[in-house]
Amino acid sequence: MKNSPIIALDFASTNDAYNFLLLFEQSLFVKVGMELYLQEGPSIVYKLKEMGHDVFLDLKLHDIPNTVGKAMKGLARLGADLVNVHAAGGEVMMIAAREGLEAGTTAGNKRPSIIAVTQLTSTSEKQMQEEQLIKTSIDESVVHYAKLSKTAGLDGVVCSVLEAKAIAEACGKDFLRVTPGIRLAEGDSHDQIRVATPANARLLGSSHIVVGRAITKAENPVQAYKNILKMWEENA
Ligand SMILES: O=c1ccn([C@@H]2O[C@H](COP(=O)(O)O)[C@@H](O)[C@H]2O)c(=O)[nH]1
Repeated sequence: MKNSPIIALDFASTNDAYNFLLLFEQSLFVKVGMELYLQEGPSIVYKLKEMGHDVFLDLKLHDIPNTVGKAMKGLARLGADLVNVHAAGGEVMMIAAREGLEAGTTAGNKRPSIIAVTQLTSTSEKQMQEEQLIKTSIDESVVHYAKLSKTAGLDGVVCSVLEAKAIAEACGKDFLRVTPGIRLAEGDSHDQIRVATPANARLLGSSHIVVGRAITKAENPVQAYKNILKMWEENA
């Protein structure tokens, strides 16, 4: 799996996503989320893989263990490099997800890496405490979910940059810390709450960053990507 910034292809159609990708000359690490996948289905993943891109299929599965396990068995055949679930689904659900992926991976192929969303980067500590009734700090909740994900045999988590260091300390440096909520210092945060710059992401221990609007909505997406890549690589 590449280590370059993961570009969130949050587009409404394959055409919009392809037109965006045509701007770039190199193979990228891209993320397909609910918006694009629910319009286009598995074909978008096949096509992006054919084009030579690494693919994070960000469907954040969260259901009973049997359903998630069976869904992951199917997803394994799509060829994505990275898939995910919500850690709030629990340890048994995460084990079922990993086992489903293993069962669906054909002989000779590597199973996709699987990570769990801890607390969404759009969630504040206040919201978590008042709406989810989790009476602890957001850092503690995220690290707790990371440890649970590790116990379930997952490869890492989605978290904010702000918790990446604590997760590396608790779960080890090889445990993935994939961090959305990336913004440039002068950029709009939009709906994100726990945000950080690409440079801080590297300094504070993210293993991968996910960047959507700061690239896709930029006047010059290729230049925006290059700037972010430089900030990410310079601080390694
Ligand atoms: O906690 C999470 C989990 C997933 N995401 C996804 O990442 C991108 C971020 O897009 P931006 O435009 O850079 O805000 C988006 O696809 C989310 O679904 C997240 O933001 N936070």
